[in-house]
Order: sequence, then structure tokens, then C-alpha cells
Amino acid sequence: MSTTTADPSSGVLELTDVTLRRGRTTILDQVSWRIAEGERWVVLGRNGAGKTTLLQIAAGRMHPTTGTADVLGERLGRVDVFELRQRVGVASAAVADRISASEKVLDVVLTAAYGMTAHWREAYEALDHERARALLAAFDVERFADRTYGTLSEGERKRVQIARALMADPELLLLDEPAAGLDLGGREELVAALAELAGHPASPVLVLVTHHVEEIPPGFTHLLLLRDGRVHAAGPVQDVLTGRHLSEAFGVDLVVDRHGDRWSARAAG
Ligand SMILES: Nc1ncnc2c1ncn2[C@@H]1O[C@H](COP(=O)(O)OP(=O)(O)OP(=O)(O)O)[C@@H](O)[C@H]1O
Repeated sequence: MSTTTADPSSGVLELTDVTLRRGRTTILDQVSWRIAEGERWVVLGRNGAGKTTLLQIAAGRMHPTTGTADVLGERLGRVDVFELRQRVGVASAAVADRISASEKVLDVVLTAAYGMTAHWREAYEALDHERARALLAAFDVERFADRTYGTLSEGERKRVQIARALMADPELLLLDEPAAGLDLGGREELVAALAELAGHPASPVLVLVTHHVEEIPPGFTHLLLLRDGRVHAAGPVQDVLTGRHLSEAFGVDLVVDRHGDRWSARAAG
């Protein structure tokens, strides 16, 4: 049982003046960010801007040094984080590193449900199998269900990781650079799968960290631009994703182009 009552008026994520320090380093500096139900956010910023650290707070895995963080209506520091973490899905390199290469792909996805339904194991076993296979199919990797995870290509693994993160039916799904290391075809397949996820009304709230505007899937609604641990700009994608904002955040003169529902960026001149 949760020790606090969720405030229905609060957003899915509400950070207020969040500062995070480690030793003498200020990693996040007075970050305020609100995510409402139904929104799909992209987080951009150069290396070391604080993107992964921000996701760690959103996942209830780090606490602000000062400021407040409400995740799914629960205030970090006042809530049983173990319970809260069950409600937030994470797909990241750090989570992927914990997956055993010898584990069967179906089991990689299935085991994500165990935390939720351990008491009802037998009753839910058949349903869990069905759901795990449906998620693998949604990401076009069902044909690998009986292979071991270690035999998959990087692109196939990324899609299995997202299926795994969705298995526990999270209310918030955090994706940290899901397209990193993919070739062009793999990237485009992943972008298409994420666009479909973004467009589905039953999907959780999504937050996607990426380095490339080309990887922003159609259907993502908002963009947070981080610069040196601070919010440089935040709001609807079309308002924030401009050459001026991007140039300021990355410290390089950049031009942004829109191609229908996709984006690209390159050096100006
Ligand atoms: N425990 C720590 N102690 C000191 N500095 C840290 C610690 N953890 C992270 N940092 C620093 O905080 C900054 C932000 O790190 P973070 O991983 O959040 O950035 P990022 O935007 O995700 O970067 P990248 O794009 O390279 O993945 C980096 O400069 C990093 O070196």
C-alpha cells in the first residue's frame, strides 16, 4: 500500500526547481518541468547536459538535492519508491546491461511482469504469455521469441527492450536513446514503432531522450531542451525545435528543417 495519496490535480511528472548535486558538481540546476496525461516528450541536449540524470529522477531512482519531484502524483522522499518504480517503465543501456545474453527472448519480456503479479502467477501465466507475444509482435520481433537475447542484432535488442519495459503496463515510459547504435533501416523501423506507440490512446505517457532530431517519431508532442543542467526551452515540438533554440543549446550554429512530420538538423552555412 502506498503511504501517500495521489493528488489527481497533479501531472504525470511535476518537477519544481529541481537541483541535483554530486560533490561540487551541479548536474541539474533549478529544473522545473511538467508533463500532463497524454503527452509524449522528447528530451534533447548535448553530451553531459543532464538528460540521463533527469530520467533517473523521473524513474524515482534519484532524489533531487533541493526542489520537489512528483512522479505519478507521488512526492519523491515521501513515497515507497519500490512501489513507484513498478509504475514507471525504463528502457536504457543501463537496464539492458542487466539482461542475460543466454535468456530466451520471450522470457526477457515475460519476467518484467513478475514484480506485478507474483502472487497470481498461475492464474495469469497464460495471459502473460499472450501479452508478451503481442508486445514482441508489436515491435516486429515475435519471430525471435525462442532465440536467446545474445543472438539478436542491436536493433532487434532495442525493440525487445521496449517490449520488456511495456510488459508491466507502466503509466510512464522512459526511453533513453533507444536508437543509439542502430543502422538507418533499424532506426527507421524503431521510429515507426515508436510513432505507432505514441499514437495509441492506451499508451503510457512517453519520454524519449535522443541526440538526433531525425529520431523524433511522429506523434511526439513536446520537447525539452536542456543546456548545462538547465531547461533552455520547453513546450510543443514545433515551437521549441527551431534553429535558434538548438544553436543556443548545442553551442553550434544549426539549421532545422521540417519534412512533414519528421525533422532534420545540420550546421548553418
Ligand atoms: N555521480 C556523479 N558525480 C559527478 N558528476 C556526475 C555524476 N553523475 C553524472 N555526473 C555528470 O553530470 C553530467 C550529466 O550527466 P548525464 O549522464 O545526466 O548527461 P547526459 O545529458 O545524459 O549525457 P550524454 O548525452 O553524454 O549521455 C555529466 O557531466 C556527468 O559527468
